[in-house]
Amino acid sequence: MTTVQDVERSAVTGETVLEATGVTMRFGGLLAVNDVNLSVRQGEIVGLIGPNGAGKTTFFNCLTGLYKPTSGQVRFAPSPQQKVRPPYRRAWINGKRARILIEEEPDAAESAGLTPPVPSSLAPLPPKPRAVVRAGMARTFQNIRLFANMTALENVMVGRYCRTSSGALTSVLRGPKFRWEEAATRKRAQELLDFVGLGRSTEHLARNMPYGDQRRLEIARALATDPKLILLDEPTAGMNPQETRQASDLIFKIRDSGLAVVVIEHDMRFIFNLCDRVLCLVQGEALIEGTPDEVQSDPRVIEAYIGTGEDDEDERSQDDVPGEVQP
Ligand SMILES: Nc1ncnc2c1ncn2[C@@H]1O[C@H](COP(=O)(O)OP(=O)(O)OP(=O)(O)O)[C@@H](O)[C@H]1O
Repeated sequence: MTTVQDVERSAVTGETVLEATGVTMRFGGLLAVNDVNLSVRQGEIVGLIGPNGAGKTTFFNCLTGLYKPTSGQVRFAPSPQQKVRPPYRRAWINGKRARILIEEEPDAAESAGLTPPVPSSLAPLPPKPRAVVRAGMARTFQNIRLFANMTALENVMVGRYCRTSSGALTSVLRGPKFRWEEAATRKRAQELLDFVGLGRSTEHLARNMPYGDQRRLEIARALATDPKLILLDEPTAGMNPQETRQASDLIFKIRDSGLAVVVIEHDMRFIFNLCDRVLCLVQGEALIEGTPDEVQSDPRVIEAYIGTGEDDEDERSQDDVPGEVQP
């Protein structure tokens, strides 16, 4: 039988940290994501590409618990900090309310139409986005969502608060525990600003920072939650080539620190130079998943991009279309 401790111990280097199986998301009559699978291992960078409207962000939202998929499962290896519930479900069996430990009685669980057993290292995604963050998954969004009138340091400190434990009363009274946690939060936030290359911008207001710095600040704030997996939605959108190179270096650095990274991007040169594996979605379905070489040489991928409409072909930059990528 799998114990809570087993689940907590499972997160070791190279193990699967996220597994999405048969994820499907419908918006009324629109099938935005259809039966997509993805698994991500610790220490790897996985790219998610596809033409506009392919379902990338919707799939991201399912992975991070913002959307509950219409069907399919997302499972995650929780951080030790997360309290993991034993994998049981309540169900009616032979007219009686029963509590079934799924790992122990897979047949009974299956006959009651319940979730099949989960691998010992993974647990179902917690139901609320906040709990998903506490479990060890962080993300950034397509559009910058900083607190514009707060300093860089304060923005990162906000991200840290999901790991602090001072209650409302302690915070109001500013007791010793609160002051100790505040100092530790400040110290960690400064370390993260140094890590992303913003160590000298600590006191700058977010709204006054250059665009590329704001993007890095968002990543620092996401890292402040102590994730084991970070998901970045178009981290280089609107960046100039120098900022894009710096973003790429930062993502390598994050990966080298032991995290798993999933990135959505339209910039093909960036994605093929960065990722260990790439999943291409087209019209909500997985077209191909493979190494950057396999994906960029697949004629279906090129067709999916070129074939999205001749009218807007002129508007697309060369980087938006897959092809041979030079390192
Ligand atoms: N909340 C929603 N309600 C209804 N339809 C939605 C919703 N979110 C997304 N869609 C639709 O689902 C499809 C996939 O959208 P999604 O934003 O996931 O694509 P994407 O690949 O991220 O696109 P882009 O690269 O342009 O950001 C689109 O047809 C979109 O209009």
